[in-house]
Amino acid sequence: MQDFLQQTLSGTPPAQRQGSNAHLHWQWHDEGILSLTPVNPSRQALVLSAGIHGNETAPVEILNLLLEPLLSGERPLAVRLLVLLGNPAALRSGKRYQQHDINRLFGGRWQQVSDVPEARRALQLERALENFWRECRDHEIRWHLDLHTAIRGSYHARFGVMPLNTHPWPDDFLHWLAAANLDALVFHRTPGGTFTHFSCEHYDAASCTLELGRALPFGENDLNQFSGVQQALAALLYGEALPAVHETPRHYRVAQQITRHSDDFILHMGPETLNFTAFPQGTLLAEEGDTRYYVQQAREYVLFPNPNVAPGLRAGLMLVEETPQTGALAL
Ligand SMILES: O=C(O)CCC(=O)N[C@@H](CCC(=O)O)C(=O)O
Ligand SMILES: [Zn+2]
Repeated sequence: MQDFLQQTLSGTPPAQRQGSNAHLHWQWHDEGILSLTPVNPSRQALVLSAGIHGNETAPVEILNLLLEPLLSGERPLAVRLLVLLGNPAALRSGKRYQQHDINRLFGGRWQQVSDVPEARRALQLERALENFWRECRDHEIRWHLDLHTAIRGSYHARFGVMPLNTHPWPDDFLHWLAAANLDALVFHRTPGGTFTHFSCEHYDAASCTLELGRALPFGENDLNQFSGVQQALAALLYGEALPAVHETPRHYRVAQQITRHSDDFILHMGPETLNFTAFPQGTLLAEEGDTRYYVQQAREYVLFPNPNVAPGLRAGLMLVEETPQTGALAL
């Protein structure tokens, strides 16, 4: 198999479901689920996923570009790797999802929605992760990077969203995120149904949702703005030196979540509001019946405002900025 993305989009499995070259053995497990095992032993296991949302194409293109020289045998593989294209049906239709946002369904939450395609896919992806992490139990370093793009423009074009983690984040992981030239890191404070939360909670993997620019159709992305991420991923995959850290990402933590419950929901932000726009204390952000969401801290920044989410889902996050802990992030 030469082109994992085209193979996945074609909706058919490759003629040969596994193969080898001088550096690795690859195996197609199912649609959009591919493992690559290096010939030389490795300390690190990595899950690299993209296309969890079908309209977020830049990361899918990046991932496929990085995979090509591995599959052709041109570059060595330095990590035990599982590559996932999260929602192939949604990628084919260019939509965020078909019937349900799959990134709210992990950790068994798929059982709470009726029998929709995303519920079946979430179960399939959970099983793929379970098998992979079981086989990689002995790997010292276990990471999951889930690549997305934001729907809106942002004051920070490249940022990472970290799931709740009951353990301190490993220094080498934070260092990699800084070397990937991310502008900011956002830290969740509560559990969620995201893919990265699932890996972190159930398999103790250091995980992060990377947000790379704005959602555009295939072929319309300017990948130059993500060269830092591409270089840092290449370093990880091919065992090369990481790019130097030029700037420490800013740190934010989630202060409150705005949730839409019904058709009465009103978000007091227009489509032009960028991610990380700051609002002063007391600003009315959203309302629904008797419920009102106000800025509670001196200054809060909005992330992912979206009045059109399905009832019960997150319509926005409000963040406060924090001073990054020193140590790992020292330049
Ligand atoms: O721009 C938006 O509104 C959403 C972009 C996106 O898909 N973000 C992820 C973040 C996941 C996380 O909180 O870790 C999502 O909403 O699933
Ligand atoms: Zn996404």
